[in-house]
Amino acid sequence: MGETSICQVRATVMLYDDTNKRWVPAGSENPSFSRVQIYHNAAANTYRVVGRKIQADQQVVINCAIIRGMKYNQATPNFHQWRDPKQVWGLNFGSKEDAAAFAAAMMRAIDAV
Ligand SMILES: CCOC(=O)[C@@H]1C[C@@H](CC)[C@@H]2C=C[C@H]3CCN(C(=O)[C@@H]4CC[C@H]5C=C[C@]6(CCCN6C(=O)[C@H](Cc6ccccc6Cl)NC(C)=O)C(=O)N54)[C@@H]3C(=O)N12
Repeated sequence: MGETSICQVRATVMLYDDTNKRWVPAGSENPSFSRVQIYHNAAANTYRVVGRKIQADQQVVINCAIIRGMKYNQATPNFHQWRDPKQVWGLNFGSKEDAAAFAAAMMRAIDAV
């Protein structure tokens, strides 16, 4: 039993550059959409966020565990963010509907781990 995807949205994955106090696109200089999914590993009861560039190379731009007690901040209707031990992630969603779907799945995952 591998991992199942519990949601799939389009978003630009961003990282906060604390030195320069600005958001930078994950994985490359120019912002571009990724397919962002939340995977559930039922056997281990773990969840993670995985994002791959939609353009040709399918580069993985985020692979981040969802940990107990994590705070998910819906800063605006289509920009949400959270901290992991090393950095701050931001998702700039393609639509408010995608943002709402991702937030619902994320909050279920946080409650379940
Ligand atoms: C419209 C013009 O938007 C912009 O030009 C840029 C580019 C836009 C697209 C990529 C993006 C979109 C939307 C806005 C929305 C606001 N915002 C910011 O960055 C705000 C403003 C001030 C700045 C300061 C800090 C910073 C950065 C790092 C984390 N953090 C916190 O506050 C955290 C949050 C948090 C809270 C709870 C739990 C987890 C976390 Cl993570 N708090 C703590 C306690 O950790 C933050 O989010 N900040 C975005 C923004 O400007 N931009």
